[in-house]
Amino acid sequence: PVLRALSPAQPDQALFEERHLRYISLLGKGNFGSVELCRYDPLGDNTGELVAVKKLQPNKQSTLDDFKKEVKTLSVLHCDYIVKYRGVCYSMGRLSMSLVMEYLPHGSLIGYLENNRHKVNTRRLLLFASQICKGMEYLQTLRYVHRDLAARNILVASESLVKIADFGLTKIIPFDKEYYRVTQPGESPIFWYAPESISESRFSPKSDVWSFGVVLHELFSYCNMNSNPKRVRRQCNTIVVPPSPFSPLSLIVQGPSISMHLANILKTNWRLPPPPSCPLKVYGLMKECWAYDFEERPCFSSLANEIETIMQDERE
Ligand SMILES: C[C@@H]1CCN(C(=O)N2CC[C@@H](S(=O)(=O)c3ccccc3)C2)C[C@@H]1N(C)c1ncnc2[nH]ccc12
Repeated sequence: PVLRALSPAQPDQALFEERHLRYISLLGKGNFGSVELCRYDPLGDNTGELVAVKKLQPNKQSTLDDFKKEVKTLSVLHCDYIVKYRGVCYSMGRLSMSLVMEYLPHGSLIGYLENNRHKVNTRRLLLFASQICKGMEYLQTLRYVHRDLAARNILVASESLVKIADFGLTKIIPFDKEYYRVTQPGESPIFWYAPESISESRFSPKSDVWSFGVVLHELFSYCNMNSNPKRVRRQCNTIVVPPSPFSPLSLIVQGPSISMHLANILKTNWRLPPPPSCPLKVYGLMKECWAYDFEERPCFSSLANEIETIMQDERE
């Protein structure tokens, strides 16, 4: 405590020394890097705190600049429904850096729902949904578009609190426009993408609302993988789409056309069917989020209100 009192509390840029950051286990892996569980133990007696450290894959220089933007993004966010930023850790003489965040032992929504299905009833799912809405509402006040809202990026803080946990694809909408256009789309989670994001790489608060609709579907399917869209892997330009509600696509189609194929069936008003035993009103919300015309989609504040209303009606 004395040491802590002496070192000035750095308001937003705590510096973690790499030599005191002890690797414990891997929390998750993705295209550009991974998130690891570490103990920050400067006293070397295992009394240090556990933290989640997001690392870039080495020699991904191009993404280092994006990563610096992500650190800047997360360091200004202060919201109960957004994972807490703790600081940064430089390595290789500032050539590389890691993002240090609070560690939440329950992990991501995907694993939690699959393992705790019995403990999570409709009211609890609706509570989680309304918390994600509030986190997104807060993000939008700062003109951020998340672009990767999915159950895999939602953290469970406790049995009654979830937090939005990854801002790797988050962008700021320019002050003079209503949307953000991506130039070099990398591997994209197309099954969470709004039609305009698929066909025009156009992202806005309303495309985040579309993705929220898919997160609602994941919530009410308890992230059950076979009733859920999965990320597709591009293997030498051929896509193998695992069986899922996107079954009309479960053909082996040639690379780029899968996006256009998905955009086309969305245009014909095909949508994901309701998850088993999903309340009709909740499915109605998903359909509102999946309006083809983004102007017709609700905003997060009205979604939060509609969810609260359903929660009141929802008898146990
Ligand atoms: C659900 C969380 C976010 C998603 N994730 C993950 O592994 N990734 C998010 C980005 C991708 S990445 O590796 O592709 C990536 C790497 C670098 C730049 C950009 C992207 C990995 C797992 C996390 N997880 C289990 C956690 N569990 C407990 N406490 C936590 N605190 C903070 C995260 C966290």
